[in-house]
Amino acid sequence: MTTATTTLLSSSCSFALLRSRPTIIRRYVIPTTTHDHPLRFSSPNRPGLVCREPYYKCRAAITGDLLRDVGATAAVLVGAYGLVRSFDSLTKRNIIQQSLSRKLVHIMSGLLFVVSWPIFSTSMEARYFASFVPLVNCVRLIVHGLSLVKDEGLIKSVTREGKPEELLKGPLYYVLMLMLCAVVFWRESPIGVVSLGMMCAGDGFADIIGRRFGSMKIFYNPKKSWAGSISMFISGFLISSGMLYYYSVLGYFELDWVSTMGRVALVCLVATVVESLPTTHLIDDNISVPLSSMLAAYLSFGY
Ligand SMILES: Nc1ccn([C@@H]2O[C@H](COP(=O)(O)OP(=O)(O)OP(=O)(O)O)[C@@H](O)[C@H]2O)c(=O)n1
Ligand SMILES: C/C(=C\CO)CCC[C@H](C)CCC[C@H](C)CCCC(C)C
Repeated sequence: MTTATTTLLSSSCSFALLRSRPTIIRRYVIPTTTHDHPLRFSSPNRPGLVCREPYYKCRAAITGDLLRDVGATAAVLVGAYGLVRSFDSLTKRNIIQQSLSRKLVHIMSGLLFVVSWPIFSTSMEARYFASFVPLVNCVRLIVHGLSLVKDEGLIKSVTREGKPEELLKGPLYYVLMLMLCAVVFWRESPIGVVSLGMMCAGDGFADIIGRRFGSMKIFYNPKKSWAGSISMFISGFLISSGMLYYYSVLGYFELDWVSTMGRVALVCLVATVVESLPTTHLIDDNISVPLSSMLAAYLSFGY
């Protein structure tokens, strides 16, 4: 192969494969194992980038990423469907109440969604593949919420009173927030992970514990209790910290744990106070909790 041909191949294939050491971008690390190389640039036609590999290897890497993302999307879609179906079956068999089923779906679906992100590739498009799962669920909620199609199982496991139009409120806002965090923050910032930790675990446990042990109400909101809000703070803190630990073990974040604990506690406090306010009739908790968490996390983490 002539030097000219090699140069042509090199410039036409436009990304750098860094195999030997991890790429540190600001404060997070992209893992660089053989299967998880940092293909940040997934199009060979993207200008300005250097490829030090033969063209066919770059193509193979792109195809590998694409297959991995398609496979991951299919697996998460099946997981989401299976989760809702499982809770429907538990509710039908009177093993758990509808209200508990709804809150367990609320806690588990978002958290499992965040836990699944590392199975997607490191390509630029991976976040959009992941977001396809809440998008499909968003369409499903709209179709069933407008009663265009009937699915008693879905309604039973995710609504409070069993009315289809309820799907167009809390559950719809919930999947939109999952989509927003995946697209905007993905695995690159703790903001999305912590905000979803607060919306899923924090808000979910506030309801479960508050309904059972919430006899002592908060003085400015008779619908919310100290037990509910304290549970929200503790569960949100533990789950968000656990998620950050999971992502740091996998090499996505490099965190100083002493300051991180303080920052997570601050976000949890803000989200807990926002959730306790008597504003549920104005703005749904599935909007106010994640948005306030995003703002607090942005101000405390700064990225
Ligand atoms: N800080 C909190 C939050 C919730 N709860 C309990 O959980 C119930 C449901 O709370 P919440 O989810 O905020 O109410 P809604 O928005 O009306 O219901 P949902 O989110 O389930 O649609 C409340 O009635 C209350 O008994 C509580 O005691 N303390
Ligand atoms: C009851 C809910 C909110 C009310 O506060 C949650 C509704 C959940 C959706 C119907 C299902 C969402 C599925 C997720 C997008 C993906 C979960 C994937 C995972 C692997 C199980």
